[in-house]
Amino acid sequence: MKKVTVGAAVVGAAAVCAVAALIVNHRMRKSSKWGRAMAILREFEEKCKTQDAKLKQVADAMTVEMHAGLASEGGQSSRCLSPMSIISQLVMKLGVFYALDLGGTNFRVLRVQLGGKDGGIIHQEFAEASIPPSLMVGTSDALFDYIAAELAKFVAAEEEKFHQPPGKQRELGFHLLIPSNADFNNSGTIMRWTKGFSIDDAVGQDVVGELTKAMKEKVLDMRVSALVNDTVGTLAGGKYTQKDVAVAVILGTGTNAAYVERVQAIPKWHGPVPKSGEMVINMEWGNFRSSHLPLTEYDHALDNESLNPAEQIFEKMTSGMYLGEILRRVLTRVAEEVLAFLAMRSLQSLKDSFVLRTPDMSAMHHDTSPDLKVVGEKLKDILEISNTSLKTRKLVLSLCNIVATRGARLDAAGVLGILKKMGRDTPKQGGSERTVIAMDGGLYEHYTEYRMCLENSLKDLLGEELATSIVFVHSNDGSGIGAALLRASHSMYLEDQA
Ligand SMILES: Nc1ncnc2c1ncn2[C@@H]1O[C@H](COP(=O)(O)OP(=O)(O)O)[C@@H](O)[C@H]1O
Repeated sequence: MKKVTVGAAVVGAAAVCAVAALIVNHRMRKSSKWGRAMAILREFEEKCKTQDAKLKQVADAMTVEMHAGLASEGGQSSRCLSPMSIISQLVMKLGVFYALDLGGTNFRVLRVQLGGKDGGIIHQEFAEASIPPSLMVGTSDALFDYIAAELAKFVAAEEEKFHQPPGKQRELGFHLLIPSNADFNNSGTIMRWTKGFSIDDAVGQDVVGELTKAMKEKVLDMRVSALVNDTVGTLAGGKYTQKDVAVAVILGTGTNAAYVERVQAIPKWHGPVPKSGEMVINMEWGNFRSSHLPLTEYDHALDNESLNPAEQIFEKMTSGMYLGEILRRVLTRVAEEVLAFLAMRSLQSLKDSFVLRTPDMSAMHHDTSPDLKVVGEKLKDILEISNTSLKTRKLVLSLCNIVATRGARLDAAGVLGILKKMGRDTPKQGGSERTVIAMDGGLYEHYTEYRMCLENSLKDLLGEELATSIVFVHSNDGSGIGAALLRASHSMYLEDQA
């Protein structure tokens, strides 16, 4: 009996020890998995570092590219800076103008009524439709046929007061949100598709001709002549209300910038010199790249698997289409290393590209609840990662912060590059000129952390004295209105001028 009791006691003690060892082992494994997760985070953070010195190198590289782009015709696609006449007489126009935005998440049509000198914009309305995914990768005919049909619906709903007098065609500004060599000569070709579009037979085609053909088929009596780039549109729209607007930046699904340049500084411009002596330069900065950009293995993988590898590198680090996707890729890496740590049975839910969208990342990043409730919900609803610990949620929040901070600070470096090119990056004796930067796009508008980081970083880079002369304005829907305005400024109905 005694022996048995002793034996039982021994067995009991051994079992306790084994369980204790298992727990310790489990804890060690857990803590070493946690350690690996943290190591991935730290390594990513290190590679994404954008210290001021690096940003200045990026800004310098941007300025060098700008000089090269203004000097050379064609060449590297990132150097295709297109000059356009600045539109000083915008304010004088009168009448109803249409604009059409193509190349963003949604395709948009606008109707704008201008009141002539001092009248401003009397009325504006728009309709939006999403482009069916099949048309984004289909044929040029199918895409333009769809656009013309939607445009015809919008025009058909026009109130009587907007009807054109007999014999006068409606006028349309075509506003492209994808890289093109848009000009005012009633033509322009798409240079390359971005942001999920890929329609091979449209590259190099005259898009105005394509749209005009599709409109004729729909018996839509409308004349397209101004083909306007989105950022140039934002600059024009911004300038309509504030004379000091010198730079425009779009941060939406994609990204681009435009600025005002002196004609003498554009060696490749051989056309007529506008009275103002200035032109708008469309930078297509989404295609900027430099060895100074802090690229990681996640960026390289994203790029390799994209529809446009090796193109739009700056855009792939800084725009709404890609930020959430970068985050998903880092999270997948964490999960691959430490599946159990994320309490996941499979990685399947993380495997779909673009499943984690930037608005979701932004919602997580802005989560201020003590238990990071929003982060927990997003992880569960989108990635099927349930019951996450607070530690895990904090890790995800840190990753959001790293991805957004890098993007926003690189944008700030890009703007610094533009200001350098304009000679506005150093304080002037007797006070610096006021520089208004017109900003537009869903990322800028809704991702507050991103916006604040961009604005503060630029001001830090410029220094206190100069920072006060820099003003950011949100040019809401400025680009579409700008397209209509540009259309107006190139109206063939000159008698409409007030
Ligand atoms: N709440 C948000 N937080 C962060 N980014 C957002 C948010 N809402 C929209 N965005 C980003 O803005 C993009 C839309 O930008 P927008 O300027 O409206 O249109 P587009 O650039 O597609 O023409 C979306 O693709 C998304 O990436």
